[in-house]
Amino acid sequence: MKASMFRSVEAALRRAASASSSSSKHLLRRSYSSDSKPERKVAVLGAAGGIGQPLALLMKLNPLVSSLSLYDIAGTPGVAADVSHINTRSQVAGYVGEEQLGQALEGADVVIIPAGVPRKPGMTRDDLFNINAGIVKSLCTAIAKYCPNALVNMISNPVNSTVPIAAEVFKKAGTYDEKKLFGVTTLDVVRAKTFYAGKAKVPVAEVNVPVVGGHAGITILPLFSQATPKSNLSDEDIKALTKRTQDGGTEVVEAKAGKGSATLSMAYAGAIFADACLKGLNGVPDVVECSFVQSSITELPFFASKVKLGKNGVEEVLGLGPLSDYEKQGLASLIPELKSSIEKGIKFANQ
Ligand SMILES: NC(=O)c1ccc[n+]([C@@H]2O[C@H](COP(=O)([O-])OP(=O)(O)OC[C@H]3O[C@@H](n4cnc5c(N)ncnc54)[C@H](O)[C@@H]3O)[C@@H](O)[C@H]2O)c1
Ligand SMILES: O=C(O)C[C@H](O)C(=O)O
Repeated sequence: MKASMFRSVEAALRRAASASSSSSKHLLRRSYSSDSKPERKVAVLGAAGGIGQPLALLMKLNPLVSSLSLYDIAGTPGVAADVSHINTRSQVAGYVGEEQLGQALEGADVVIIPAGVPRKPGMTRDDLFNINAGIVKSLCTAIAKYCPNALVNMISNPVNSTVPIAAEVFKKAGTYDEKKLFGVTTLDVVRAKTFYAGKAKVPVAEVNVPVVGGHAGITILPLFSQATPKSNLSDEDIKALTKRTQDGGTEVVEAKAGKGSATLSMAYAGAIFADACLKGLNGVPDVVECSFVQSSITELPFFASKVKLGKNGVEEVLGLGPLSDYEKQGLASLIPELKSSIEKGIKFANQ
């Protein structure tokens, strides 16, 4: 999955590089060949932010995108003008302010939402609820109106509550389709892969680790017992890797010392997940990523696990697979916290 994303980006970079050194005839031929892929509009809400800007760049490099719509409450004209000069397939448009939100969303196949405030040191993701819940609610109300069939990739924190908020907003609007709403937990997978590769001394590009549960503290449950390539890490090593994955966001928040949370690694993770959604929409078989979705694999109504993506979004929510005793304990411990975050979101949306 990561490797194929790289291939897409690499191919776009190669096309761009060779197009700029070719005649205009060649350039035209190249753009026709990429146009043979289906037209796909991707909208980024919060596109002028710390995540939004690099995510806009990465989506501009994705040859599956034909139209890139960048929306924020401020600053998008500059970001859009900048990104639009990159000689790749998509047409870029910037939209600013609520009166342009409808236009930004109309016809979108995938909407990515990194709008909202990030953490500062000492805060939990739940401390962002009071501001971000309202932002997500109003953006999802507009999605229900202008692009009710889009796949929604929710990045704004606390994901454990913002996804249930979005579901409730869509239910009220009569547009809810559980196959089309995703909490983006890809960064947890990206971190688990990196940390595992470092500790197990295996090539990072070959590593796969499912991460299940939710996206905050102990609700993030990496399943290192299922990690491949296999290794002989000790129980202590697995505990340390689990803790580091769960605290990965906090590690970045503290290192940034008040200047926000993960933006570059998040943009990378968000671009991988959006690429997987686009591939699924385009009918590419066997596209699987972890995501926080409506689920019946545990007692909770939403849960992150491996999800197969298809032409309508979620094709199948895959089960947890065999867990080690340590992971079983982790699963039991995370349920109460995740349950209360989900309920908090549902309650807020119905106030
Ligand atoms: N899911 C994850 O793994 C993950 C990872 C990192 C960050 N995040 C979350 O992503 C969010 C954004 O982080 P960031 O670092 O980009 O923050 P940021 O402050 O740099 O950017 C947020 C952007 O959202 C915009 N915004 C605010 N209200 C808006 C609205 N109503 N409509 C559209 N745009 C609006 C702001 O103008 C700003 O440009 C935070 O909530 C953060 O916690 C999630
Ligand atoms: O930690 C944060 O607040 C941002 C994000 O959820 C992350 O995991 O990096």
